[in-house]
Amino acid sequence: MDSIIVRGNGPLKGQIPIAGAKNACLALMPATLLSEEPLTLTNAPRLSDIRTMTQLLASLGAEVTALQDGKVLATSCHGEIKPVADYDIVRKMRASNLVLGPLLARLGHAVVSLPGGCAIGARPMDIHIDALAALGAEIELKDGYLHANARGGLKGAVHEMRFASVGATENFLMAAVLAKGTSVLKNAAREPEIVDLAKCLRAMGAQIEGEGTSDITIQGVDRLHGATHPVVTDRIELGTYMLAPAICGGEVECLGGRIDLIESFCEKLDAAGISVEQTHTGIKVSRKNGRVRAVDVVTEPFPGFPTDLQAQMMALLCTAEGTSVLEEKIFENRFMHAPELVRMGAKIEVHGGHATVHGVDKLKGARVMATDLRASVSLILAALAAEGETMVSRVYHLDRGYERVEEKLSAVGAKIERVKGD
Ligand SMILES: CC(=O)N[C@H]1[C@@H](OP(=O)(O)OP(=O)(O)OC[C@H]2O[C@@H](n3ccc(=O)[nH]c3=O)[C@H](O)[C@@H]2O)O[C@H](CO)[C@@H](O)[C@@H]1O
Ligand SMILES: C=C(OP(=O)(O)O)C(=O)O
Repeated sequence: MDSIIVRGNGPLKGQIPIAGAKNACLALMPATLLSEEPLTLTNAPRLSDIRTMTQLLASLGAEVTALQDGKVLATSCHGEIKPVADYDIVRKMRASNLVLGPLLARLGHAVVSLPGGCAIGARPMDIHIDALAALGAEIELKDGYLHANARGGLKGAVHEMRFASVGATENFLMAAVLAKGTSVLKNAAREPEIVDLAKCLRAMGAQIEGEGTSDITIQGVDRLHGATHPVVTDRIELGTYMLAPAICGGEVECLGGRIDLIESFCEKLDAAGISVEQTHTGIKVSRKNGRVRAVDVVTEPFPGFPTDLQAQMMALLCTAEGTSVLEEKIFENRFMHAPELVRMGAKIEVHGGHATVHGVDKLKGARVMATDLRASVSLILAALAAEGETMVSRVYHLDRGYERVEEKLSAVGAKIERVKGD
């Protein structure tokens, strides 16, 4: 297993290009199951999760070819489609559940392994099941697999979700585009990745209105055609790299960054005393001398502060002046980075969904272990300004969501290297 070694150093300077969004691409790729014609995705990120989705789609009979060094994904699904998403692939990545809606829409049936929980929480599928059942699917659990059937075809319906689940909104959208009649999803998720999926489906001939709001209306059509779609910028990778100069000092421009993708996050950086400026080419972040100020953070569905940036924000607040409270409202177990940060000298107390961070002057390098994707990168961020050397092990989590992290950070002056393991 690879590890990453970081030697804390001074201010960072330069530019970091931001990739296309993992979480958008993982929803866009299964959309290929909805049409016999090719779907081409440009600005794709080069990540292990994308390779896992490629494997899953191939196991279902779709073809995914990575072009231009992986930045373009040419997908097509014109042959026989297999309806079974196997446990061995689904267990690797929860987003595998995003084939359920498209398989049901195209074939009228699907058998998809239940993904199970993961390190950050239980993550059940009840909201997905209720949403697809509203469109007429009968879904039962047998031998760890969800067996979904809509033999007479899916029918448009009005459905309100009990919580604005991102994945359930994506599955509902991809099922409803080929259902008979009109569907309305109420309390839909509003994340930029949902907007991106709706844009792509519309380019494929779907009729969708209201994405980005809580009510999405879909008029079902008989078939979808091919399209080319650019994947939206990764707002989580963006926020992560914006925190690097915020933690170390200096000035970094995140190329392709847009403030409208992460406004609530930018407001917190501003409150902490970090300068954030939209430029023609991206977002410029700078921090002058002196400590950042403590701020309180509550994670919420978009447009609230993203849970996927909570761990990284905690890394910043470890050395803030004063005490910050972070409340995690999306996942029940998403503070595993806290004890690792404590190994680096941070003062953090976790009580249920709250973490209280008492800012210290400086963190110190240590051996730490990555427990999940965002936890991994929070440890790297903390290490950038810590005294001495930090070794982050189990970085396979990191490779799920960050491409070439060592190269991107080295390019702005960080001392970071990957050590290859078995
Ligand atoms: C691949 C992808 O896009 N992943 C993102 C997506 O995950 P994902 O789509 O899994 O997140 P959801 O919005 O569905 O989940 C949010 C909360 O709802 C709960 N829930 C969800 C579905 C369900 O049927 N029942 C249920 O109880 C979950 O356990 C969790 O506590 O949105 C999350 C919330 O912004 C992000 O952290 C993930 O990075
Ligand atoms: C939690 C995340 O991803 P996933 O939903 O794929 O586990 C994430 O991207 O931070």
